[in-house]
Amino acid sequence: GSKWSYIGPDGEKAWPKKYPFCGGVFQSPIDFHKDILQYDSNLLPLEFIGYNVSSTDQFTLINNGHSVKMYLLPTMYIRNLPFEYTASQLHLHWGNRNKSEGSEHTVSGKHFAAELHIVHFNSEKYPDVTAAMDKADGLAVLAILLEIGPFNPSYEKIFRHFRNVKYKDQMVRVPGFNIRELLPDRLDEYYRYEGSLTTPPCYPSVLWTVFRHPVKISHEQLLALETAMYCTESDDPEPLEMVDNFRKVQEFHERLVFISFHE
Ligand SMILES: NS(=O)(=O)c1c(F)c(F)c(S(=O)(=O)CCO)c(N[C@H]2CCCc3ccccc32)c1F
Ligand SMILES: [Zn+2]
Repeated sequence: GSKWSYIGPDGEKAWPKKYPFCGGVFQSPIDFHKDILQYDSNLLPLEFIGYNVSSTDQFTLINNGHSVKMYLLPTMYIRNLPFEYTASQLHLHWGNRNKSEGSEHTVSGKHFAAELHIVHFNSEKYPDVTAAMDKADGLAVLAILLEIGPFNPSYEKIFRHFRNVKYKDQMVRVPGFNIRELLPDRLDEYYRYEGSLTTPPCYPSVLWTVFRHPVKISHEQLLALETAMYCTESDDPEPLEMVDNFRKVQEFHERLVFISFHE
């Protein structure tokens, strides 16, 4: 078992003891601020193939004790990256009911309420995510910043299942839907940099694409995310709420973040 957490003696300051890459280079998340941003006209809008999954197919939603993650289908992949990347899973990071500032990436020092990550692996070079995840060109993660606004029926297709994955290792089937609905409208505007997994083992293996425009979910939906899940198993005498499951921003010196848009 992966014995790490976001709080207490196994919290992020202790990660490098068991997971040396967490104390290494190219760590994520980072803060996007103007003196490290550089416009790059070669950054094309991403193309999503097979993201419109039929409702007769099913995803699997699992509480893994660190986040709530949904396994995607191997028929889903992205083009217009250096390689073709096949979807593996999506998961979220969030804060708590008193402080809805749980995004991992920040913009000019500002946290967003939460953040959705869609993890893909380089299927041109590697057979699966396990083979890819410790390779420099192994993974591509899409990040969507979430903020409070109107009720979001697309996110509700996942959120309405939270009551069935309250505890660690619980899982539920989610009817297929168009995962493209979870992304912002403007796929052509994003931040791009080479970074790492934001959880142990923190491999520096991720090509990050963080969309510029946040997606809105309602206050009630955010509260459900912040209060539904536990890191512990259903029979644990000391239940631990799954909150604040975001890593602090990492030092980012002598590096640039490329942007596909003009400020
Ligand atoms: N923020 S992040 O860096 O995108 C990120 C997470 F934050 C996160 F919690 C997870 S996890 O839910 O798997 C729990 C921690 O392993 C992952 N998993 C990745 C990396 C680890 C192994 C693995 C195997 C198959 C598919 C995905 C992954 C993760 F990539
Ligand atoms: Zn993540």
